Formats: sequence, C-alpha cells, structure tokens
Amino acid sequence: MGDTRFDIVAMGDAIVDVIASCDNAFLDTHGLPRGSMQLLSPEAADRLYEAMGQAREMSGGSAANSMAGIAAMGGKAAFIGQVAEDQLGLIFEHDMHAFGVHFDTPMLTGGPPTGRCLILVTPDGQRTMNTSPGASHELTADTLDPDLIRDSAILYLEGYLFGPDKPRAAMMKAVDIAKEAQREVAFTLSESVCITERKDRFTQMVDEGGIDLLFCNEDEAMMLTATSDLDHALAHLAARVPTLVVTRGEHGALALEQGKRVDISAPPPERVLDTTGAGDMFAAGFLVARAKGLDLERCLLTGGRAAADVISRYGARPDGDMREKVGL
Ligand SMILES: OC[C@H]1O[C@H](O)[C@H](O)[C@@H]1O
Repeated sequence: MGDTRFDIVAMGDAIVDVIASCDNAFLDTHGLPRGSMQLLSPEAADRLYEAMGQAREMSGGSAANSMAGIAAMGGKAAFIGQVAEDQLGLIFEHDMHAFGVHFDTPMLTGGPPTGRCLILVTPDGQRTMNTSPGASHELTADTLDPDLIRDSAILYLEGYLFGPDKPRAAMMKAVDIAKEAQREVAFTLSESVCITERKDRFTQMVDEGGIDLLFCNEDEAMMLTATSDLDHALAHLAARVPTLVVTRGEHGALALEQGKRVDISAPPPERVLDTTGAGDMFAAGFLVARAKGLDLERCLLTGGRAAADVISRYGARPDGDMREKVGL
C-alpha cells in the first residue's frame, strides 16, 4: 500500500492471555456471563486465576493479535501499546518482534504490572474473557511517536482501549496526527460491553467523520445505532463511514463501500476449538488484502479464512503458514 514504511499501525491493549478450558457451571459459579468480556481488578484476577484449571499463556490483546496476523500474512505492521517492565511484558515484546511487528512503546516502570486476560473456553469453543488491564490502560499521549503514525497508511484503533481516559486521549492525538498526514483511520468496536459504556464517544467519532473504515459485528452495529433493525443500522453507519465491514459469525461477513454491498459466506473451519481472536484475525486478513490492493470480496474472504483458521486451535495468535492458509 503506497509508499509508507508500514501498511498499518495499531493502538490497543498490550496484554498476555491465560487460557483454560472450563464448563458452563464454572462460569455460573463465578458469575461470568458466557461469551462476555469484563474488566477485573488485579485482586479479582488473582482469585479467578486460583480457581481456573490448567492454563496456557500466550500473548494477546485484540489489535496486537491483528498486527501479528498482518505480519504473518506478509503485511508491514506496527503496534503501539504499553506493557510493564516485568516478565509478562518481556514475553509480549518478544512475541511481537518474533512475528516481525514493529513495537517500541516504552515499558512502564513503577506502575501496575503488564495486563493479563484470563480466558475461559467452554466445550463449544465460546470464550469468556476477564481482563486485568494493568499497565496497558496507563498508556499516555506523550509516549506516541508521531513519525510512526505518519509513516503508516492506516491507523487502526481498538475499542477496548478507547474507554479509559489516558489511552483514549492518546488515541485522539494519534487520530489528529494521522488525519493531518492524510492517512486513513480504522476502528474496531471490539465488544458490545465497550459500546454500552462508550456509546456517545463512539457515535461522536462516527458522526464527525473521523473514521474511514469501521469493523463491527451485527449486534455491535445495532447497539451503536440504537435499533433492532439490522438493515437500518447498516444504512445509518454506511452513510457515515466510507467503508463498513460487518462480521456475521458462522453466517459470514459483509462490507458496504461507495453504495456497493458485498456479502460472503463464512469459510468453514476445520473444527471450532476456541473462538478467541476470530474478529482480530478477520480484521487482519481484511486489512492485509486491502493493503495489497485486492477487491472487497477478496478482502472479506481473506479475513474469513484467517478467522476460520484461528478458531480451529487454542489462542488468538496466527500459527503456521498463514499466507498459504488465506491464499495470498
Ligand atoms: O480479541 C481477543 C483478545 O481480546 C482480549 O484483549 C484478549 O487479550 C484476547 O487475545
């Protein structure tokens, strides 16, 4: 894509996932709504971790997963997010670099530890996420490198990080830098829970024309536009963002751009083991295909294939030969 050093620079949570299987009764016992994401204090996270079964640790964070996916599919990706100077922070940094993602946000010292997300996966592959964001939500605007944003064709923002004051201010500053440099701004709504708390701010961003490319699922689209009529929600959003991309789970995905609508069916996964990161990998596939100048249908299909791949195994990060898997 063009002559920028990076195709995409993302801002998002810099956290490590701790993933364990559980049954539905475990979620009920701990009052965790199935398929949801909630924020936990470090103490509550410690208690839940104690109660979880055998776990595996993997770097995570929604937009960070997407950037790892983009790099694995041959794109040029950079990431802005904050870990602490501790063991999990070093693991997160190592993993970003191992994927070839440019990541040099300074580590936080003397504050909260690196964030972690305790992910419980039920036998049907549904994930319930419990995030203790730690250092991630302490990200401030003065850690931004303006040249990194100017040197990226697209600035991609994660809705999870758009809530807390400090990182939201950093994101708004990044948007100003990107717009001034005539770069595109992409945004993912991330999760319905984010919209409940941040609806006015998201709406303002959309209404003010600050977003060039919006990713969401059907529920999020209806929630943001306060309607239960999906067509109405899509028309409302498509009138305000140049490119609207909507994931539909097992029913596929659609995109609306310049009055044109393209739908795809979901590429079938080998199996459904863990749905964590499906949306992240979809966005990665879509964006990398777009960076290569492919048409909307190919962008959607690349996203769909990447999502089908990630849900067939544990964890939210890419694995194996992703270019071959998505046909790039
Ligand atoms: O979208 C999935 C990601 O969201 C949470 O931020 C977890 O880190 C997980 O990897």
